[in-house]
This record gives sequence, structure tokens and C-alpha cells, in this order.
Amino acid sequence: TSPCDRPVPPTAGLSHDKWEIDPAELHLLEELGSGQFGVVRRGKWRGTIDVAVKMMKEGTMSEDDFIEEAKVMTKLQHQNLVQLYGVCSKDRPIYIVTEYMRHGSLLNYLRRHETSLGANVGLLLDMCIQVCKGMAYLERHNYIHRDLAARNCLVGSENVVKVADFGLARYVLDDQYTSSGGTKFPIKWAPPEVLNYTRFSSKSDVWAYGVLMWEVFTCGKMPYGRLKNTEVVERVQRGIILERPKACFKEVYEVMRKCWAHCPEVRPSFRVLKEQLISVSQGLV
Ligand SMILES: CNC(=O)Nc1cc(-c2cccc(-n3cnc4cc(C(C)(C)C)ccc4c3=O)c2C)cn(C)c1=O
Repeated sequence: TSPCDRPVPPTAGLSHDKWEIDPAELHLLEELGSGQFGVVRRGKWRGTIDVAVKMMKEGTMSEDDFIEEAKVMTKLQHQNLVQLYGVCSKDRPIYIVTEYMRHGSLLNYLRRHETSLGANVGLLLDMCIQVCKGMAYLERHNYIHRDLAARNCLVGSENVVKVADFGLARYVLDDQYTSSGGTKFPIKWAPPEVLNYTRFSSKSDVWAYGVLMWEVFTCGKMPYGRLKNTEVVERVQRGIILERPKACFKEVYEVMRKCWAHCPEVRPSFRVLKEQLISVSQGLV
């Protein structure tokens, strides 16, 4: 957007651009883990706001492209998206500062709470609906995630679930991750058109969302078990899909199956998925 599109802040010219965060306002705390770009730490911003800070390891990300994109990403705001607060890009390593989610990744949360969650299909469905709402917002903004999976969603207080790291896949420099033949490429969440032509779209996100629903209703099992990536590619191209999880009743599995239509145009949009899942959850009451 050209500067004239953005409302001019009263302090125009005095402060950094609004997506630029002053590192002096950050107080770094314990390490939360490490991801594709290096170490992530919990922190405090302006003394009180809980944040997560990704400290970008040199050579892991195409930084200039990302910093440009960060301006767009800070504008994507929804209660089921992990909010990007801004970046510290004046020196290296650059920091990516986001909202902090106290219970960590959805995948680990499902595995840690399998017993209690397994008995609560209403809650499992609610988690799926929250992710769907976040994804429907991205779809409305023509924004593709490219790596939607339970590991890339985060859990906050009161079982709030939010989609994280949307769009970041485009800035990963590791070709083991970016090329579909690479060891880190998320084959088990990829539809035929991505496996064959790396053709990403909101409909390829819908396929991945179906796999995420399967992860949720199995409380964090690995899709296709211990099958090798080559075996999964072969099955997906032959139209073999994941089996119905025990905890998953038929109406929900029917929605999952629609996400795995071979042809992307046949798959429902996230907007339609959201309506269908909400009506299934109302039928539960
Ligand atoms: C206990 N609470 C917490 O731990 N909370 C949190 C943990 C993390 C966290 C910690 C370590 C690594 C990663 N991580 C994991 N996978 C990633 C994958 C990608 C792609 C590009 C491959 C999709 C990019 C970045 C990451 C990444 O930074 C995250 C999200 C982030 N946030 C916001 C939290 O609230």
C-alpha cells in the first residue's frame, strides 16, 4: 500500500513505521523452543504485554522479502490468528514479535490431554471450528497459509486455538523444507496438486485442514502412521484417504472427506466448512 493509503499517525516521521518494534521495549525471558527460523523466547513488550520473539537465525529466511510482507501481515487481525505485533529489523538477527499463547502447540496439547479430550468430542469439534474461523478470515483476505497443521496452531487460556505462522513458508530458505522432494516438506498435509505441481491455494489449505481435523479427533496421532513419504504420495494420488478416527462421528468424518476431494474446485471453501461444522455442533446439543 502506498503511504497515502495508510492513515498518517500524528507522530508521522518521528517514530519507526508502525510495524517496527524498538528492541529497547522488549524484555526477553525463557526459551520456548526452536522452529524453522531458530530460537523463540517468551518476552514482555512495553513492560506488560506477553509476547513470543522469534530470533531469526542467519541464512534461514529471506529477510528483506519477509520484512516487506510483515507490513501486510500486521494488518491480518482475527481472534483465531496469532497476532503479528511487529518486527525488529534495524539490526541482525531480526526479531519477529507475536502474541504469546500459554499452552503451546495444538499438537502437543492434544497429546498431553488425550485422556480428557478424547472423551470430549464437543471440545474437539470446537477446536476445529476455531481453526476454521481463522482460516476463513485468511481465505477472505486471499491469504494462503501453505503449512496448516496441528503443529502450527497454538493454544491459549480457556481452550482458545489460533492459527500461527501463516504465509511464513514462503520465506524459508531451507530447500529440504520448500521442495516437495525434501525431507522436511509436509507431504502428509499436501493435496495431489501440491505434490505434483506445488500449486498452493486456499483449497490446498482446505485439504491440510481436513488432515488437521483428523489430528484433532485422534488427539495428535501421526497421519498415515509410520508410512514413508513415498508410500503416502502413492496413496494420495490413488485417492486413498485417511480412515475415520474412533472418536469422530459420521457427520464430522463426512466434512473431513469433503476436504480431501481430489479436485481442488470440488473441495468446500473455509466459509462453507465453517457453516457446516457449526450446524453439526448445534446438532450435538
Ligand atoms: C508454552 N507456550 C508456548 O510455547 N507458546 C509459543 C510457542 C511458539 C513457538 C516456539 C518455538 C518454535 C515455534 N515455531 C514452530 N514452528 C514454526 C514453523 C514455521 C514454518 C514456516 C515452517 C511454518 C515457522 C516458524 C515456526 C516457529 O517459530 C513456535 C511457533 C510461538 N508462540 C507464539 C507461542 O506462543
